[in-house]
Amino acid sequence: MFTDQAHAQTQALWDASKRHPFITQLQAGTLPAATFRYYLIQDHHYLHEFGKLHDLAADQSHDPRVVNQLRAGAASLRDGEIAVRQTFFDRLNITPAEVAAVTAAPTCYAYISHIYRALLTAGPAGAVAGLLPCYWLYAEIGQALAGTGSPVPIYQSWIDTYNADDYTGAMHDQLALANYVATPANTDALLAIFKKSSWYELQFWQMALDQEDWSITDANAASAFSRH
Ligand SMILES: Cc1ncc(C[n+]2csc(CCO)c2C)c(N)n1
Repeated sequence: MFTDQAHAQTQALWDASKRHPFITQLQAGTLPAATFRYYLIQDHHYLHEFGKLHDLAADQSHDPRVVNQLRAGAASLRDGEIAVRQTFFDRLNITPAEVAAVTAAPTCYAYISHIYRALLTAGPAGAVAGLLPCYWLYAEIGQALAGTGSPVPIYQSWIDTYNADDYTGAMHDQLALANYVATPANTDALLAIFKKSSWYELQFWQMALDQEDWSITDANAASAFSRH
């Protein structure tokens, strides 16, 4: 099955996500509030594009099963994930003006762009493969963290989001859809797309720890010089 192959090939990347300092600090309660705030605002941009990508992929498919599931995914994302985030924003006093003033950071931008490219080059099946690690990895992380939880209430709420039954239900639907759209002809391309999304999931945590932005620092200016 496609999902068995995908899981086997991304084990090391997923393990690195599960052990990433962002996750271990979130669980221990030592993650700085500013880091979590930054993550939520970047994730807001990500989720907005994530929902749009479901609709764009549905627009390109002629298969009713694919169309219906992607449209349902876009709708439940609007009602679920994005709505949940609003309560987080309220609790942390993140205002719409603040969100609007921040653009997607390089890693967030690259991750989103990767999924757009997957849709362009491999069609709706490519988008499904590119979107899948997002559903699946977060379910695994939610499950792993649920055992001990976090002493910080808002971090515990974040964990609860991904360990909820309705959430794991959506994840299983997405796994089934990926296996449905995978064929012998497109499997290699879909695996490559899935792996890159898994890589970007790992980088997304690091982006938050670094509070990455588009400014030119001495470090990236120097490395740009040494390359050219
Ligand atoms: C970078 C990033 N990756 C994955 C998720 C998790 N996620 C986003 S949409 C969705 C499906 C519907 O809830 C899930 C699980 C996230 N929030 N941010």
